[in-house]
Amino acid sequence: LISPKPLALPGAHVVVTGGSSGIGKCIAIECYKQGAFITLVARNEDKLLQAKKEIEKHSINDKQVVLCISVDVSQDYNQVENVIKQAQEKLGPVDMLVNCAGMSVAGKFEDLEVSTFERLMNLNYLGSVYPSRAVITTMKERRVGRIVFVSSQAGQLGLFGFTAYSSSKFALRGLAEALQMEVKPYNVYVTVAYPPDTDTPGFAEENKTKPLETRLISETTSICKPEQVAKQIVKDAIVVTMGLFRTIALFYLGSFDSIIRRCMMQKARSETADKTA
Ligand SMILES: NC(=O)C1=CN([C@@H]2O[C@H](COP(=O)(O)OP(=O)(O)OC[C@H]3O[C@@H](n4cnc5c(N)ncnc54)[C@H](OP(=O)(O)O)[C@@H]3O)[C@@H](O)[C@H]2O)C=CC1
Ligand SMILES: CCCCCCCCCCCCCCCC(=O)[C@@H](N)CO
Repeated sequence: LISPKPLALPGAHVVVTGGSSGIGKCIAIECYKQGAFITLVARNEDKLLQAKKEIEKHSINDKQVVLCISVDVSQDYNQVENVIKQAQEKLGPVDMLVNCAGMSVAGKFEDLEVSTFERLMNLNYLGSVYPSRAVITTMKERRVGRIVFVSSQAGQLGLFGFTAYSSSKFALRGLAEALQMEVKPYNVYVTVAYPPDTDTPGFAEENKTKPLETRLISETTSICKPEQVAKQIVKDAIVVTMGLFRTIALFYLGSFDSIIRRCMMQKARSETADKTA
């Protein structure tokens, strides 16, 4: 229930998937401005290099590095694991992972291809599972780490036109909450961001196929700037606080956390007993 010590970004290694565009790029800039070393992960190498140049304009010392690695985070776990290994060899263990690679395709349920459901689940959900799975062991061992999942307002509310997208973003919440319960005793903290519509290349792409109903719903709220959204996401990841729905679940989570601590202590005791036997 106690908030952790804020993560110190100066000198920290931050990996941002989807860091070559939109919200992810702005998250990378925000962390770089605060002294972090950055690994950008995305597919297109030209876009990665462009983003690297743009981020480097914001350096605050001459030691800072922006590393780019091209990989599809949605395809194969071993590829993603290798990329994380490469990043760790160059810039040290990952202090913070931001899972921002993702996309949206809007359309009525019967108009969406079945393959779109597969693609969005692979990218938005599994594309966040793989990098997280690749960093978690080291984070637990070091007792240091932050993992950020970028969901969406459409990851809290199922909305017209978002049957494929919303479900893939809802999945992140389940993943994040279950994972948080596992890793809290190791001082690793998991946050989920639920951004509204944000002015990015991805949003422009989404608008090309948006049904009228989805557009009208979207127009009831204003469009955010990616810099502003990124700032909030980074702040929430560094200074972990509790949202309203978590406060309601406080009692339950508190008692579950004590079960987990008890198991951890029991395991430690039986290991010492084994050693001394
Ligand atoms: N913009 C918005 O309105 C909102 C966006 N979000 C979420 O925020 C995240 C970022 O969105 P936004 O900034 O708009 O997106 P952009 O389309 O602008 O950027 C997406 C980034 O993800 C990378 N990416 C896409 N597919 C893959 C893949 N298979 N493997 C690795 N990298 C990949 C892209 O690079 P490349 O194509 O080269 O691989 C790019 O760097 C997404 O998860 C989105 O769902 C949430 C709420 C609102
Ligand atoms: C408690 C929850 C608050 C709910 C507020 C209701 C807002 C309704 C309008 C939301 C418009 C759709 C957002 C999708 C953003 C997105 O992820 C895509 N643009 C990605 O490209």
